[in-house]
Amino acid sequence: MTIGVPKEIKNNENRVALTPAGVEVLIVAGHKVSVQKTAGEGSGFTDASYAKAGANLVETAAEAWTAEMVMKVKEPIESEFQYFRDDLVLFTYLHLAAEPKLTDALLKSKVTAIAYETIQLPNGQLPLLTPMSEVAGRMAVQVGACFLEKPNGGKGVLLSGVPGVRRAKVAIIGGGVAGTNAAKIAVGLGAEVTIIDNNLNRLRELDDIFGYQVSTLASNATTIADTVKNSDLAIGAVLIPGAKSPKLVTEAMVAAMEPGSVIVDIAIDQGGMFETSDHATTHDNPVYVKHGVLHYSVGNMPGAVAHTSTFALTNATLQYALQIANKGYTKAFADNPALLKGLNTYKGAVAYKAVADAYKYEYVEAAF
Ligand SMILES: NC(=O)C1=CN([C@@H]2O[C@H](COP(=O)(O)OP(=O)(O)OC[C@H]3O[C@@H](n4cnc5c(N)ncnc54)[C@H](O)[C@@H]3O)[C@@H](O)[C@H]2O)C=CC1
Ligand SMILES: CC(=O)C(=O)O
Repeated sequence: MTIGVPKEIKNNENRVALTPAGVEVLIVAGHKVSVQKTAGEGSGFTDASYAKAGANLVETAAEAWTAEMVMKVKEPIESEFQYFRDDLVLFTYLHLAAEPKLTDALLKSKVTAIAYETIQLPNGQLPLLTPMSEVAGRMAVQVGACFLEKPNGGKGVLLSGVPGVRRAKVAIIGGGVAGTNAAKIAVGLGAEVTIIDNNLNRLRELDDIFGYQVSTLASNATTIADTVKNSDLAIGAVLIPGAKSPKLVTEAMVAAMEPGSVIVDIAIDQGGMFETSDHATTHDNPVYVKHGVLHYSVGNMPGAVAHTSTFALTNATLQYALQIANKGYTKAFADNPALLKGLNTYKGAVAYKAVADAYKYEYVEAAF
């Protein structure tokens, strides 16, 4: 199969879909990989390292997009829609429930679009979302701590406090992969951490992992309102796979926070879970203020730590890319139900139920 890797063009998206080592694995398996020149630069990989791995280096995005399968990191932006065609297999993050224009463009061009984030194992795990949720969860506390500093607009609170002065309160809503990784860093930095989830078994696991270093609370409007109101840093990490994020934190709850508090809405890529985080921000201009509270809602947080993130992403995507390339997507889907869960659009129809529901489009289950 021919595989194309264009350079990412979203704001400060420094990741690339494959490391040179990942390219080499695909080439050894008999495939042809075209990588757009400088695509790896932001992650610390030179063109020469891709050439050494056996890649065909191409000048333009258009050339990379002519491949049978295009591997990307972020959902295509409007200037990339021109490359869509009905025999294209697109393998990337898509977040379609929060991307109406992209959804329509993929449907119109009848692209076979496989979303990293909805590939799902029988135990419910999302193996291609996990590594970036690990990164974003860990980063959430780091950026939250930074924006709590007075020169950055925050209330001037140090997460750990100091002897004789209270520690900062960190609220984490959603105790999955991103939430747990945020908790690890927040606990490590000495904050007082509360994790809220609606899955009681998950709260039990978190209690086993963290012991008395965190408080756990069952999710409902009262626990969320009370915890958010009293927090210095509130982190949103809820996910219903493939679906638009539920707006669990209302505008009134945000207005009740102290001025200079910080919100990091990791779930912004699925539309955001704070009523006040109604748009994604960029690494160039990551925060805005509403009700005196700083909102950080960058949809591609891992793009800022691209060297780490590109390794972590390729570690997870490569085995699925190999299945598609080695067998062709029809046999790969037939053999692996987890991969089939990634199929979001196929032959001009929505093939993932939560995405169809987000737009009230017809859901057409694809069978292979
Ligand atoms: N902004 C960015 O750059 C990035 C964003 N993400 C996003 O982070 C979000 C979280 O992802 P993961 O942690 O991997 O998901 P996950 O599936 O591991 O965790 C989600 C958690 O939310 C909980 N949850 C669901 N409904 C809830 C409710 N009503 N109240 C409280 N908890 C509830 C679930 O029980 C689960 O524990 C996703 O939207 C993902 O796309 C991930 C990576 C990067
Ligand atoms: C999950 C995702 O969209 C990201 O890592 O940017």
